[in-house]
Amino acid sequence: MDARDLTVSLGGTEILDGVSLAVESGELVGLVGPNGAGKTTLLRTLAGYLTPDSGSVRVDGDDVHALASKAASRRVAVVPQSSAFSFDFAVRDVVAMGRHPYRSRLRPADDADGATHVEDALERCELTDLAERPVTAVSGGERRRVLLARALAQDTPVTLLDEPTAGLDVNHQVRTLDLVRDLIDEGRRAVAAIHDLALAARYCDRLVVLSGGRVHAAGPPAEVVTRDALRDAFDASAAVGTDPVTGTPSVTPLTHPGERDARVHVLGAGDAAVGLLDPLVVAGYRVTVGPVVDGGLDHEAARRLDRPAVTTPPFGSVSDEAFERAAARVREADVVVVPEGAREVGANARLAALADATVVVSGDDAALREAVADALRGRETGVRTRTE
Ligand SMILES: Nc1ncnc2c1ncn2[C@@H]1O[C@H](COP(=O)(O)OP(=O)(O)OP(=O)(O)O)[C@@H](O)[C@H]1O
Repeated sequence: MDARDLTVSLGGTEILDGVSLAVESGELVGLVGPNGAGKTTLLRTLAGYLTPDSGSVRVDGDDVHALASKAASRRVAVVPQSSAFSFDFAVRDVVAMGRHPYRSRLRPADDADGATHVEDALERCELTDLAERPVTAVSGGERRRVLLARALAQDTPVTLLDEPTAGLDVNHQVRTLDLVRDLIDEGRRAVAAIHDLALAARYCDRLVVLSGGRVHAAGPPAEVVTRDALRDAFDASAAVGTDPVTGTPSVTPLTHPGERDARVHVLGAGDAAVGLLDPLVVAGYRVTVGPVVDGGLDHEAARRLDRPAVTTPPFGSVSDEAFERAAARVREADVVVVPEGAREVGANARLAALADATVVVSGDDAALREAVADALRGRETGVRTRTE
């Protein structure tokens, strides 16, 4: 599928502005972006339901918007976001609706293997036991699987999924995306709007970040899911790391940072600074940390929060070079935070002695922020502060 330069207006408002997106065989593209970004509008345009003001959508060379509706439905299947049904058709009959583009009243034999597709789709979506049940009498999560099965039965090269995991329990979220992944690995193509960034990063080959109706970023998940991209596209503050189990990006949303100009340096140790960095970053301080052990928990916390860290190798005293780099950070900091348990660790005592103002903290986030604010106030009036 190759969508080029799509511009779409609804109700006189431009919703998509020059959006291009290509999906190769064997590729799952995740569409991510804030509410109202235009994801559903884009999927509806890719499906041929909405006609763009300009631009085109081609599947294997055919312009989707120029095809008759059945021909378009033989190329693109849609799993919509809403799963409300107003008729009590049996689950099997709803799934069989996926065969509609292959059926003809004049030549009913044309869809000879339709029943096989339907049974296969029911089985793959774990719906065989529910096949006779009215679709109005299955749970919301099961209904979403019915819509997926209907799209599967449609047997198209391209599948578009609008929030396929919304409303599913964790088990079915993963099973649904595993199933979508299987389809992709069989050579199909799919575009899926997925709100959960970690799931999108885990399952998709590429992500397209849509924001304000434009493509904000596109590429492999590890390149696209970054702290800066999340701030720019979602106006969100988040810690981004690597999930130790899946090896794909993990995302921890944070409270929106405030705006403060002061520099705060946190002295580290093994894990002494973990838990101190986030509240300070959220409070809007320009936070640095170190010396921390290279690859240790303090270092990882700094990395996820995208804060500069002075590192020192494990198993050894702090090198002169690391000391000097940390000392430079300490000297330029307005306040230096010393984690209670790390006061005497490594070079911390020597570094703290170089600071304009130090606070030794143990307590909770609020106590930490209060101590730092107090120290800053003290510094402004020229008083050397030491808060315990
Ligand atoms: N028929 C319409 N007329 C006018 N504006 C519309 C219409 N349909 C959607 N919009 C607007 O278009 C924008 C994009 O909506 P869309 O549903 O595509 O976003 P989305 O990224 O899927 O959002 P969400 O994540 O909340 O589902 C929104 O601001 C929405 O209010």
